[in-house]
Amino acid sequence: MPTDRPPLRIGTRASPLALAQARQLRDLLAAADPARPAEIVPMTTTGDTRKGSLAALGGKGAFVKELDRALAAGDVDVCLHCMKDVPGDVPRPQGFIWAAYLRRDDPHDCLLLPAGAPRRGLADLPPGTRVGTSSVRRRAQLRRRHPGLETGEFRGNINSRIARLDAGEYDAAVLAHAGLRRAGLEHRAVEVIASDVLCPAVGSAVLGAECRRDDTVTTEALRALDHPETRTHITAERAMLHALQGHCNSPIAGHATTAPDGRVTLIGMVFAPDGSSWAHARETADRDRPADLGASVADALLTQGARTLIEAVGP
Ligand SMILES: NCc1[nH]cc(CCC(=O)O)c1CC(=O)O
Repeated sequence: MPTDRPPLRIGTRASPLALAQARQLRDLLAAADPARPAEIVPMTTTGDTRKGSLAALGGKGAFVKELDRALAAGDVDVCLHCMKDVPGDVPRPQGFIWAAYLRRDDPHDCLLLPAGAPRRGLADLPPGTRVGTSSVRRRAQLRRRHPGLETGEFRGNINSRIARLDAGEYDAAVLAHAGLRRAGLEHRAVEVIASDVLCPAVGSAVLGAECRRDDTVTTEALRALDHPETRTHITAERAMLHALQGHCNSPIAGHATTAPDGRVTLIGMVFAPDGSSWAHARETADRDRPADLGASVADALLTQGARTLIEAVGP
């Protein structure tokens, strides 16, 4: 093993999902440059070890802060983040750069039922069905489309959530399709929920690899993995989120897509927590100014009263 090419150290949360994602990055790096190995450095964050409300976990971005410290200190060379969990209202550390956004997986949410339950879709769930999901974005949209459903707190890693579903704590659950797939549990999805019923979260199904800006070796290794269309979409969605000053538990949805003609459409929505009212904006623009598109959609939402809706939910 040549000593002048030390392995790239990938910092990650230690949850099964985060580890699966880190292995994906490690394998992509190995395929792009077989002469430079990469290794995974799992870190246990406060967010993984405690249950309860996000505020009790140390507030915004609790999942991200400890990985940031390790990257800044040089204990690791790369941190891989679910872009959905990176807050839009707190700037990233100045010395970091998003050197690669991996190609987006399916950004939709999906419905799960307890093992052995009769298979049916979201529209066929009877009134009073208890649906586990802690995200205000999902709760608001479920209530908007299906006011008879009840929703309840549902935290913890993907495997423990599914175990609790199967144990009868809830009659149904809504989780990210991409997360299920990465955890090898895609067979548990009974319905992938269309985005006009449940508009995805900003950044959903996108993994971002961050490194120190002055670390040219790692930056170059990651650049080779960047997916330009995903970068365009993330830039538009996160510009919107930033202008709305939204955090990861805000009642905000945002979804960018590219049409066959190459133009980019961004849909943004902001909800009252009970789904009784919402703001909605949809704009299309050339793909070369995605940040302007995001800012413009945010402006339209703010004009419709988005700020009041966002502030109705605490951090
Ligand atoms: N908030 C938790 C989270 N953050 C990222 C994913 C996995 C999929 C993704 O990247 O969107 C999940 C699980 C879920 O929401 O069900």
